[in-house]
Amino acid sequence: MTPPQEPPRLEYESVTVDFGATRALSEISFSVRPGEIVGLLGHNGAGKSTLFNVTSGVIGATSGSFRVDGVNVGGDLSPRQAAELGITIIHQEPALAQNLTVLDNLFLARPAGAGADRKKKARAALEAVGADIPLDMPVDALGLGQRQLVDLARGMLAGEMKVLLLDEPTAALGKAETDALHALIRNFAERGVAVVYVSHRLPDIMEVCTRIVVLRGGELVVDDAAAGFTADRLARALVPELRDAEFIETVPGAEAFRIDTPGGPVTAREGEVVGLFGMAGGEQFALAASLAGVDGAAEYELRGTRVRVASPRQAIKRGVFYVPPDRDTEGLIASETAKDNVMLPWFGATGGRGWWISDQTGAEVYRKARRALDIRGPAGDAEVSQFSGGNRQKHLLARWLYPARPGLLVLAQPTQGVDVGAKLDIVDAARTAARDGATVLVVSSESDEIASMCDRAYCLLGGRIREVGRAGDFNAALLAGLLALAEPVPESA
Ligand SMILES: Nc1ncnc2c1ncn2[C@@H]1O[C@H](COP(=O)(O)OP(=O)(O)OP(=O)(O)O)[C@@H](O)[C@H]1O
Repeated sequence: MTPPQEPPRLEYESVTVDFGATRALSEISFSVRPGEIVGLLGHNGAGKSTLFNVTSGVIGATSGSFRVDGVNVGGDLSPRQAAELGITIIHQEPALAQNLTVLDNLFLARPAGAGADRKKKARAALEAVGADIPLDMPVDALGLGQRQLVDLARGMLAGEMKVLLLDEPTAALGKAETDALHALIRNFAERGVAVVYVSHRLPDIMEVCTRIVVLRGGELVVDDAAAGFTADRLARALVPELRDAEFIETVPGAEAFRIDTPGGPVTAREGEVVGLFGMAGGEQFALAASLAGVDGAAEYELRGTRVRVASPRQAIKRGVFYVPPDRDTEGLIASETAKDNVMLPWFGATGGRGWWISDQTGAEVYRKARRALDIRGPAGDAEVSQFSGGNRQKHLLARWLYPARPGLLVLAQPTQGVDVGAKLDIVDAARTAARDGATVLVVSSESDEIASMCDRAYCLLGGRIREVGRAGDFNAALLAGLLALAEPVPESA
């Protein structure tokens, strides 16, 4: 006899959300039982964040409702009410007060209780998530993985955790931290928590999820057991019109970039796409930022001239354009229009609107960028904050690709957080820029990202550098290169 199924912990019923004329979610109904880990997938703008925002009380549903353990909680509750119901949400970047201690963060906006009692509860919560962190440590001294654990422990202190929502939690984590988080998620599920997991990293989804729900244009189009999916079937379910990846060939010219680092030189030619590969949060990112005069200065050779770049303004003047890894805090201005966000540096650089860039030119550039990167969402005169995460990322890329010709284009994790179709658009856009003469550096901690874009790459670790050519299994060669750098330096005879 099959055991009777447990009733759902979380049950959506016809949840619809409209933002003005945009229907972000349309009559969404599905349920999650205790112990299930549901992968919630969809292309950029499909409505995943909107569903999480409704569930965690950030926004209300236009119509429809959801239930937790059979109790109807409507479709419009406050974040505090959501937390009291046992709903915890973990974002890629945890919402913690950086300058407060771990203990203070754990009880932020929660009834405090007596001092000794607080500490006891805090220790128990940290232990339950496997975090060995002193309570008096300031949060800004912790790594990202540890901050996520503090966030999870905080969720546990709200009461019994019933529903756990994960919003791209591994996007900036390395392999070991990702594995640890996945083990923890399984552990929560075994204890009866209903888990919903959003990620564009399909291997992560395949590894932990028991069921897959796919949204497309705000509608639920797939709800199936995870076991029946291969990575390819999953990608096609997400983007039915997915084309095969095409590697745009370029004809590299003369050496256009050279920097001498203590570990050796890094060079790149005109028309070449070169990878800088290393660990999550590794030294390759600091090197890339310094090339653009962000958080430091760098001296290097650019098209035969020795330059010193000490500020972003100097970099832009020399045609060195940089797309930082964190699109929302380092790049875009949420309250400006989408079009102005693309054109922003170019207004300033030329002494005012309407002279070098007429409205018409701006509109044309924006149209071209939207077409090339297949940007979806409201019109260009809407605030960029009204676009989904992946489509905001594309705006940042558009800024440095289309209004002016890049000489050296430095892209940090350019395909992070975008769906499988958009990844192909971004690879094409970067390789087209190279074909048109730019030198492109792709900086990443994901070997797949480097392998899909680059002609050649450098692995960087512990101040050492190793070059890897594009031949055979490039992906495996990159990982092997990094591993080799991790080995102790042999003592010279
Ligand atoms: N504040 C807002 N105002 C207007 N439209 C919005 C707003 N927030 C989201 N939208 C629109 O709602 C739709 C769903 O967006 P949502 O952020 O839920 O997508 P997503 O699936 O999370 O995408 P991504 O993978 O890119 O993060 C998109 O068309 C988006 O432009």
